[in-house]
Amino acid sequence: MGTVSDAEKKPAVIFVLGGPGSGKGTQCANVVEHFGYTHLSAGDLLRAEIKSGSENGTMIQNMIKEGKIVPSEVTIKLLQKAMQESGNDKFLIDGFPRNEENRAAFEAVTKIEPAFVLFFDCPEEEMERRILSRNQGREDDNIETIRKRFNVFLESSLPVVEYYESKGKVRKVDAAKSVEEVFEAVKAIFTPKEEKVKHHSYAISPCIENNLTLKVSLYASFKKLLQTFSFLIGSIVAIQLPFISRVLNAIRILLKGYREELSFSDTYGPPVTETSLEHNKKVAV
Ligand SMILES: Nc1ncnc2c1ncn2[C@@H]1O[C@H](COP(=O)(O)OP(=O)(O)OP(=O)(O)O)[C@@H](O)[C@H]1O
Ligand SMILES: O=c1ccn([C@@H]2O[C@H](COP(=O)(O)O)[C@@H](O)[C@H]2O)c(=O)[nH]1
Repeated sequence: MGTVSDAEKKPAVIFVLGGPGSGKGTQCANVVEHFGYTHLSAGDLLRAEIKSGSENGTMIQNMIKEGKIVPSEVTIKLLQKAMQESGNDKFLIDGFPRNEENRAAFEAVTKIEPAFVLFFDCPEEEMERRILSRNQGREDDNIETIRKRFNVFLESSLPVVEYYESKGKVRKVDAAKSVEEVFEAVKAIFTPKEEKVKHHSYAISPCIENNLTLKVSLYASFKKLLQTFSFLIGSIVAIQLPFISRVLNAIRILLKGYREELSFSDTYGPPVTETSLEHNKKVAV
């Protein structure tokens, strides 16, 4: 079996989908910061194309004003160019594919299937509230275009989510919560399973981790050694207790005898031996 060279390796792609104003761009920025992906917003690339004065500029501008979907080949070319220029090999493609035709064309042209689809699920009233207070000067952030965009999302974009759902590739997040809460849910999706078990979701650099592991295992070995040693001493003392008490008792008796002997000689002269008794008898006679 042949190996795949670096040049042939396909980049990892994650499609980020959700209604207008669901928070896709906000969360993509967080993922970039924490997980090293390159964020490609299809909408941003199209707006940059308008600004660049390209021949497609006017067509794109009109489509965006109406909340309509720009032809696949235009968007896919912009995405491919941005991927090549990035130098990265993992991408968050935000706001694309917007319909079945976008999806099929992207897969056919690039031969890339997404690793998964990150889907931001948010109620319409919340999305509307967020877009109306966004204040970024976007031509399509007005109530008339917002309604059109919502309809396009329901009719054309949701079927794409359903398609990937049928392939088990959708990771749905409740996007109605705060930015921080939504990111917690996003983080859990991007953190590999084994890391969640190992670190309970906080990241330690491998160097610090090795150092810590070494210290922890040294401490554990030392503790074990200490426990074994005190267990041994305890066992010896327990087993030898009768013997030790007999030795102590003997020492006590010896000392007692010696003390009595000392006090006897102090009061009555030299210790009484058989010879001295005999001597005394002789003296008395
Ligand atoms: N969880 C959140 N809670 C409250 N406000 C949010 C939340 N996430 C994003 N916002 C705000 O809502 C607005 C829309 O967010 P954002 O631009 O990230 O959405 P989007 O899905 O990328 O929108 P679009 O598809 O229209 O480009 C922004 O002003 C953003 O600051
Ligand atoms: O793949 C795409 C992405 C976007 N559009 C058009 O741009 C606007 C704005 O998109 P945002 O994702 O909200 O920035 C969208 O309403 C479409 O008109 C597109 O055609 N194809």
